[in-house]
Amino acid sequence: MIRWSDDIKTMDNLTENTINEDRFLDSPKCTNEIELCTNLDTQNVAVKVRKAFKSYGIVQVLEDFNMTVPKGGIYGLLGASGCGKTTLLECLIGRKSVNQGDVEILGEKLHHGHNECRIGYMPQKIGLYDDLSVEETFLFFGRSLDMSEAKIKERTKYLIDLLDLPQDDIRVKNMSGGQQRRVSLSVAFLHEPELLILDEPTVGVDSVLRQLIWDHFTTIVNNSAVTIIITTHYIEEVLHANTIGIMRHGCLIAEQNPKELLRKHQVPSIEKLFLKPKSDSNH
Ligand SMILES: Nc1ncnc2c1ncn2[C@@H]1O[C@H](COP(=O)(O)OP(=O)(O)OP(=O)(O)O)[C@@H](O)[C@H]1O
Repeated sequence: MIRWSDDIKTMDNLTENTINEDRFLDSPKCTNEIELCTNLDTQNVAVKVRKAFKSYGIVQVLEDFNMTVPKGGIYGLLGASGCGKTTLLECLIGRKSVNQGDVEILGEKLHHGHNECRIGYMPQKIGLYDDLSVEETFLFFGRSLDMSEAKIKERTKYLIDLLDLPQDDIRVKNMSGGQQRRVSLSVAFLHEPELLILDEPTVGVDSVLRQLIWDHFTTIVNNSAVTIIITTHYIEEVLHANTIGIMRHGCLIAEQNPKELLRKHQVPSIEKLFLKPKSDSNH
């Protein structure tokens, strides 16, 4: 399996004959059509971003960014390291604000501290308290989200089983990197939010558990109206998504169903598609 940032270094090191995002520019939904997705009824939209700009000082990260994610299903966000994925997710949860443009989440304009109970977020950098055990971590976050003690207990048991979390009194600081990531992922799920925003949730997780986690995502979206937006550097993982969005230099350049992409380009895997020479892309 290829990771954009590790196994093939960064996309900056690659030429247009290795990874080639341009092939996506002729996908059914490139920039202009993404704009047109506004026709969806507000009640069917999980996330809507319009003409968003975000910079850090002189570094322009999001540039005229537009995106509409319908409710329900998994939306996988792909793009080279540094193209602005984390910045976008942080703007969606209200941790950062855009300099210009509109962000609407679950039908409401985003403002600070808003919608917290309806959104679950797993940051790329683990944000847990070192001295807490798994159960104490769930208690802490559950109470801060106004969950009842009984519900916290029920969800704790469920998530420990589901994600094979350490059950004894082991503290976060003594857990392995993979265990910490799984606890962090569980915190995002704890209160059964309507919208889950997950920034590289499967980094450092072994392949068996990664498959289980994706199976769980699929089960959730098949059995409820939950929407999951997920970034990953494991290209093949996005095959589980209903839609993938490709980001480049702070813009969404294309969106498509990953299986349709494979069919269209006649390649057996997403990995092959990204690594296919540009001259082969006009199928
Ligand atoms: N707080 C910040 N201050 C200044 N620059 C920042 C800050 N956060 C991010 N950046 C810059 O913004 C750009 C986009 O970063 P971001 O983390 O959003 O990219 P990314 O696509 O998530 O990358 P990766 O896949 O490596 O996580 C990068 O050039 C980064 O250096």
